[in-house]
Amino acid sequence: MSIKWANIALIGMRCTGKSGIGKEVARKLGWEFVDLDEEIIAFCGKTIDEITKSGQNWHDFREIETKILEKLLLREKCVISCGGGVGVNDIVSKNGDEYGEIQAQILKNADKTFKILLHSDINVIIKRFKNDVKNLANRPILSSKTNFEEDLVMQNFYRTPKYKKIAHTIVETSDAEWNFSKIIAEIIQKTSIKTNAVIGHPVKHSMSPHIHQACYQKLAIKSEFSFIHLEIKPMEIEKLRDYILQYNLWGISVTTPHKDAVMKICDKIDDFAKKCNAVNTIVRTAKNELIGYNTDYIGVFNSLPSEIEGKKIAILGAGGAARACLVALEKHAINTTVFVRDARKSSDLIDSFSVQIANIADFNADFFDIIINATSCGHKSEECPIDTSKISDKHTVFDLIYSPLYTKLLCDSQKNGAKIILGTQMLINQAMRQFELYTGYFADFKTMESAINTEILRQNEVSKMLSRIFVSIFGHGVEEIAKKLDLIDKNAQNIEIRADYIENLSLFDIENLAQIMSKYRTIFTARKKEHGGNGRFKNYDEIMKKAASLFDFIDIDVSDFALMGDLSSQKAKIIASYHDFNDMISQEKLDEIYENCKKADIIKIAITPQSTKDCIKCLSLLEKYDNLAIIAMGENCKSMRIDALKYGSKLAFAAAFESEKTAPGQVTLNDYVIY
Ligand SMILES: Nc1ncnc2c1ncn2[C@@H]1O[C@H](COP(=O)(O)OP(=O)(O)O)[C@@H](O)[C@H]1O
Ligand SMILES: O=C(O)C1=C[C@@H](OP(=O)(O)O)[C@@H](O)[C@H](O)C1
Ligand SMILES: [Mg+2]
Repeated sequence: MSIKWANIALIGMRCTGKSGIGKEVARKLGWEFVDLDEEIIAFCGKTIDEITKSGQNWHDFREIETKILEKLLLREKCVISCGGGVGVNDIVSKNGDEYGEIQAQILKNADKTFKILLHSDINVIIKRFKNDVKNLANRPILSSKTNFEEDLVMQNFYRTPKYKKIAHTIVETSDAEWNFSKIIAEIIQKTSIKTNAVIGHPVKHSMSPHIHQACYQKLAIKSEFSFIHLEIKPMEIEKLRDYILQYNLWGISVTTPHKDAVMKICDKIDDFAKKCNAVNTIVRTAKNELIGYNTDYIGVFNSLPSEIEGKKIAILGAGGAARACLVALEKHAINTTVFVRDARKSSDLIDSFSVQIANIADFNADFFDIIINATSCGHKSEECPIDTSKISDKHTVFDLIYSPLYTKLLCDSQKNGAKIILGTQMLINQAMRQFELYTGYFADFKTMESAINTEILRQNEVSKMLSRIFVSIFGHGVEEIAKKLDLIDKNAQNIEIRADYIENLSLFDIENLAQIMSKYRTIFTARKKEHGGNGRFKNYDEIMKKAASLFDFIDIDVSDFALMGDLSSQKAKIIASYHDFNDMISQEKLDEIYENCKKADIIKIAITPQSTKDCIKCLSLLEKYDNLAIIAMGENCKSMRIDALKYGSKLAFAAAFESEKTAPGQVTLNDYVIY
């Protein structure tokens, strides 16, 4: 464990556990513990009640408190429990300033002190207060209010925002009820590790955590730093400071759509970020200030070829990314042209950068040496922002898009002999500067590059896996199913609809189901009771025929297979499914199924392996048959379910929600992805 702070100060409302928890944290760290109130009591030789004349005169108390606080903050390896009024009280000093503010400033200046806000629900505070018999001498009433309850509610209201301004992090202590161990572990973890995050919406796709973590590993500083994805919706960005407290964030990488909004939240903004009109990097100082930087322009600058003097440069696009390019190329403005959809609309760019603006429809590669794509064209589609026929070996083409790695623009340009620069270059170069700002260490390009390649491979594997996983949904009616569809994992691409749970399933229901499922690939399953499902159907044949005309797959039990008429002309592919909820399948049985269900597109075997040997047998079956899906049921077989998918099972199933499983041992989509 490495703690770089000299000491820790605990602040927060009365009865949040500052004294009790502080003592335990100190013991765990092998540090000294001091309670500010106890120091005051010892110094005065009186109780707090006596010093404040039963809460009537707080002036002397606050004055002594301020002096002792200042002294205690100079100590090292010490956990300091402050009184609840520290940094937030409204007692006015002789020279007219509130002691609360004077103390807040003292705490702010103590930049080697890690300040933790302990927070409890106000009702919990009141309950604890009432239960503590020692309170009268130690915690006199604070205001002109006559009862403690009202006093505490009022203090909580006014003080909480002030605590939040002082603290580096917040730790919730409402439900501790004497079980401090979790809280202590959280405090020690937050004290030892600096957490960095990338914020955005969406944010899961971001490579930042992977590339930073790879460098922590390489430099052996993994115990000092962590890096997380943090999804923040545009509506919530105003609460950034609360997130910072909650997660104990120190470095924040900002991605779309927040690069603009965070500028209002930062305390200071670096000149280049101002020029870029965007902040993509926030560093929190020990004094709790948020400083906004832009490293995107550095990313562009460091990715450009070294000889660009006198070269003609075309920038495609006029959004935030293009602006970062303009800042990077400021010295070459005279040779730069920005291409936009409508040249009349981007005149502010000419004003601030004195570049030329033209319509992208008029782009002609002959007039340029370096072409930079700063539009999003090519990210989600196989499109290209310009005509590439005139691009040749005299050109350098740089695409800021890094997913896909090779955009259509880059592929076509490379074919024509141009030198190309991948978007990942820029991504790495901007991240390297962030890494220095967050850690004080230099990052290594090669380490970051290989982390990206590994992550791209992993994401490809995951998307290949996702394309074969069907999230299983049931409901008593179509409406209930529609509601559940709104709530399922956003990564779900395929759905199995368990129609056997719909009461009195009608042909009309099936049409409605097909409609609400239209954006997914869907398996229609109406499993009969005798096959382990929930359905009793009078018109099974009719139901299946209808479903076969509307869905991508239908599931038919192997024992019904021969009874089904010819469905080969229908839209749906056919899954012949076999279930054994108690045992493994024998080779004879499997041979029989293959013999009887020749017309099936997929043979699905859902069985219950009894041993490791059974599991291995299942996996080796996947090598033998190329249209086989193996589903291992049973609580012990969760990882086997996932393995089967990895080893080539044509299908796998996932529970829509942790609480709603349609087969024994089913796992969720996320379980597959994490594994
Ligand atoms: N996690 C907890 N569970 C139950 N009671 C608690 C807890 N934390 C504090 N208390 C009670 O609340 C009162 C205040 O605790 P203390 O550590 O002195 O808090 P503070 O210094 O923040 O005022 C004490 O009576 C203590 O017994
Ligand atoms: O909230 C306050 O202003 C006070 C809280 C008390 O400490 P605890 O927070 O440990 O109760 C103590 O310093 C004094 O009674 C004033
Ligand atoms: Mg205390």
